[in-house]
Amino acid sequence: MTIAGTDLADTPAAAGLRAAKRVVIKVGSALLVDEATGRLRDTWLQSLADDIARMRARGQEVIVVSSGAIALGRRLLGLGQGVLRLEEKQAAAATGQIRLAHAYETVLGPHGIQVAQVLLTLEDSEARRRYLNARATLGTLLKLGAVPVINENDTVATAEIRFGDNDRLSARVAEMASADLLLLLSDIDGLYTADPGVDPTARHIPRVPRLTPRILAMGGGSRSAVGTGGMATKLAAARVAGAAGCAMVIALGRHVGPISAVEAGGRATWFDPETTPHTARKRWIGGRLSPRGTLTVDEGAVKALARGGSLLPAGIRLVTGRFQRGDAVAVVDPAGREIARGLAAYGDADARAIAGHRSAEIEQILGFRGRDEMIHRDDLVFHGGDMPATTGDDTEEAQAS
Ligand SMILES: Nc1ncnc2c1ncn2[C@@H]1O[C@H](COP(=O)(O)OP(=O)(O)O)[C@@H](O)[C@H]1O
Ligand SMILES: N[C@@H](CCC(=O)OP(=O)(O)O)C(=O)O
Repeated sequence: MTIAGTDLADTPAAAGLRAAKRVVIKVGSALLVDEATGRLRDTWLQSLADDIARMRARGQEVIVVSSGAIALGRRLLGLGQGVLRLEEKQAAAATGQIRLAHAYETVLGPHGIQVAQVLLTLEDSEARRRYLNARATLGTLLKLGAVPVINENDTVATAEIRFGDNDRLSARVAEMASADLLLLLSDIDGLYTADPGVDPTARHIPRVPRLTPRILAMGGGSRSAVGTGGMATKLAAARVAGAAGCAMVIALGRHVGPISAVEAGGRATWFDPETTPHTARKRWIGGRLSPRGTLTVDEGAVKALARGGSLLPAGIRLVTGRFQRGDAVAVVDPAGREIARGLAAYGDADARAIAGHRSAEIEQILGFRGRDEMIHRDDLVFHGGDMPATTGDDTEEAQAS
């Protein structure tokens, strides 16, 4: 099969999907829930689980961001087809979410895959400390072989629940998890020059190397009854994902075996990332966050950091400032020069207590089992004295609770 003479299996989306190490898959309500009956589309969900199991078997890590709680819950609560008030949506979400999580467990369990439910709000992805906790939990779940199934925590949402929010949430999750691919399974096979339902001359766009204003202007709303985010929220997601070094694909999710269909070359739109997840994260740590404290380290630690290692408590001589776990701190060499920045794994009081001690002593000193490192190498930017300028854009600081 070919599209315009190209081998379908060599489409950017097919190749990107096969090559990705950590993939976030966003599933819209319209795919999971039958619009007419309000029931789960079981056969389709089963086929998605088979696809996920295949990805896992070839070594890929998978996170699912799934909508569908409100669409399922409204039928269970007998709320009918009309427009719901916010409290009714929240009640529907609370009811439908159990069904949704259970459905994923039912289809992934037989593949030997544990499902973990994670409910997040968009604020969780923006306030830095909660962001770091969520990031650590997701990392641990993936390491333990589970598939996190994430939805927005609709019952605590203070703003109106907007369909399409999960497009944005999935991009935040991709950023949080340093994923290299975000796959949006949609009711359409990608981005068109205009909404094809409105403009029959609209043309499909297979690849978006850069999000230009012209591309961003193409995103219209949605005409579906259950999923109403439309293309605008997907392009907003592409922007967040791209800046985090994550490529994005919009593909038709209706096929039975929706991921196999993309890999077989099914039509989709591929969005190139702006950078790599690693570089994006280092840039974020090094340039955006103002340090709340300093850790003065010995020569041995300076050498370890220069080699790309983590900062262990044993190499810390002095701790200054007031900071909590997850705050940015500056690392200073014995001559007083800032050589690195990173996110502290302990608050300042604990840091003072364990400074100069071996990691094996941490549990005895603090009374709990924490991380071995004061700053893990993934959370550290070494700049050897060449301090990067802060941009002054410090929104996370302001929002951190
Ligand atoms: N430029 C565009 N290209 C493609 N689809 C568009 C465009 N502008 C608006 N749309 C609409 O966006 C819809 C996809 O979003 P949505 O209905 O929220 O689906 P889902 O949440 O299932 O992904 C399409 O069906 C189409 O009606
Ligand atoms: N959190 C809501 C869905 C929000 C949402 O973005 O829905 P959709 O546009 O179908 O992806 C729910 O589970 O019903």
